[in-house]
Amino acid sequence: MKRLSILGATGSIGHSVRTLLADAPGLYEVEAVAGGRDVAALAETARALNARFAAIADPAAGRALAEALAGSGIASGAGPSALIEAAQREADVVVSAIVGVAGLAPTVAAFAPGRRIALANKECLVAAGTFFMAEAARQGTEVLPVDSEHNAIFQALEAGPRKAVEKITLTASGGPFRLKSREEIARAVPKDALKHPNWSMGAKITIDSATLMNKGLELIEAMHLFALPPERFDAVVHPESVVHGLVSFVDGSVTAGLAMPDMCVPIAHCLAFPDRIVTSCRRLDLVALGRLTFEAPDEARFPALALARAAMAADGVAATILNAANEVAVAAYLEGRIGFYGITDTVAATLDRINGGPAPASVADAMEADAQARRAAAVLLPKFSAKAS
Ligand SMILES: NC(=O)C1=CN([C@@H]2O[C@H](COP(=O)(O)OP(=O)(O)OC[C@H]3O[C@@H](n4cnc5c(N)ncnc54)[C@H](OP(=O)(O)O)[C@@H]3O)[C@@H](O)[C@H]2O)C=CC1
Ligand SMILES: CC(=O)[C@@H](O)[C@H](O)COP(=O)(O)O
Ligand SMILES: [Mn+2]
Repeated sequence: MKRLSILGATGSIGHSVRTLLADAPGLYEVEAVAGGRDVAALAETARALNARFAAIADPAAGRALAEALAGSGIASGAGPSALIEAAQREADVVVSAIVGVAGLAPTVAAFAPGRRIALANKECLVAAGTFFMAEAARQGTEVLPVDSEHNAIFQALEAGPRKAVEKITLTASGGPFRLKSREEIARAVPKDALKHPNWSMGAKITIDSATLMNKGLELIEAMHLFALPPERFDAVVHPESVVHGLVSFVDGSVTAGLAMPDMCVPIAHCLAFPDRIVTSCRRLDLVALGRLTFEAPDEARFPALALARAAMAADGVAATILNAANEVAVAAYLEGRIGFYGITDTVAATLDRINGGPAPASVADAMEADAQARRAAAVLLPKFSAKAS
């Protein structure tokens, strides 16, 4: 039986992977699972999946994890070295689903000849995409996109040669504030921003969807995955989240990936590719849906898209800085320290503050630029305090 390891096993993507494994018993046995700080959830996941090894990122949680796994026969470890061990244990497929740039080092550590990375963590590609894709190719590691838009595009691209691709379009739901005024959005509290219209996801990506930074990050992610210049990528708002991505070819043909908004679908593709497995994922019923609608994104109310496009065009360290500042700002927003527009204001001010430079050429490079941007963003945050906005 093939072996699977799951980095970020206790999160939203981790849960969808569990659903898939239950749908397809016998497809994989689980080698390693890794999580951040939630010992109880990680121990429960490791036991339920009968994993051989469990790693927790929090270095102080090692004893608690070992105690929670007592009698199970599951080995465990804590801290950065344990995450790397989870990533490097013998496995055919590693699901990369840690949230944020924290996933970069373990994901790159998982690279090995003939191995597949099922990549949900888009921040890896935003922070260090040029290095990440080159290193994966150098090591003979296959990178398959789990992110719904990129997975749809990956499948749609099979319809023609890369040189015949005119344009790639990603769809965006528009988030919970699609129909709100700028004034209403400025007053939005985390409880409102966390109400995604279509997807149930972790807090960080849900806030990114509300600012539309998620689509900005995804444009950068797509540029690295599909190796086309920035101007070939576009985003369109599609509130139903049923068409996930489209590929326009030079002859006027367009292929698209459709599915109900259910992460089980792209995960099933990544786990079975090039085969297909029978799943319990939600099925598409066009008649029940009735209509599918599309509109242009409003870049005045949602400035994140323009920030991401500028970083994409700069083709250097700008995207690493954008990602780091966004992570700092989203955390501050969730803690009530800044207002909603404080997120994109912090990102813009951080990008203004730090001079550009070349794209990171290693994980260490990326983490150094990330740390510098985090320090700058932390200094700038008080300007955008929730009280001030
Ligand atoms: N959810 C979705 O539908 C989609 C998600 N993605 C991407 O997938 C990734 C995961 O998203 P999602 O599952 O929603 O996020 P969640 O917040 O639900 O889960 C995050 C996971 O990462 C772990 N984690 C957090 N911090 C660290 C750390 N410092 N070191 C190691 N592990 C850590 C968490 O552990 P713990 O539980 O202990 O905190 C948890 O297992 C993100 O990059 C997101 O953009 C992409 C497309 C869709
Ligand atoms: C499920 C998935 O892939 C998310 O990235 C999703 O796209 C977020 O929704 P938005 O389209 O609102 O950003
Ligand atoms: Mn997506």
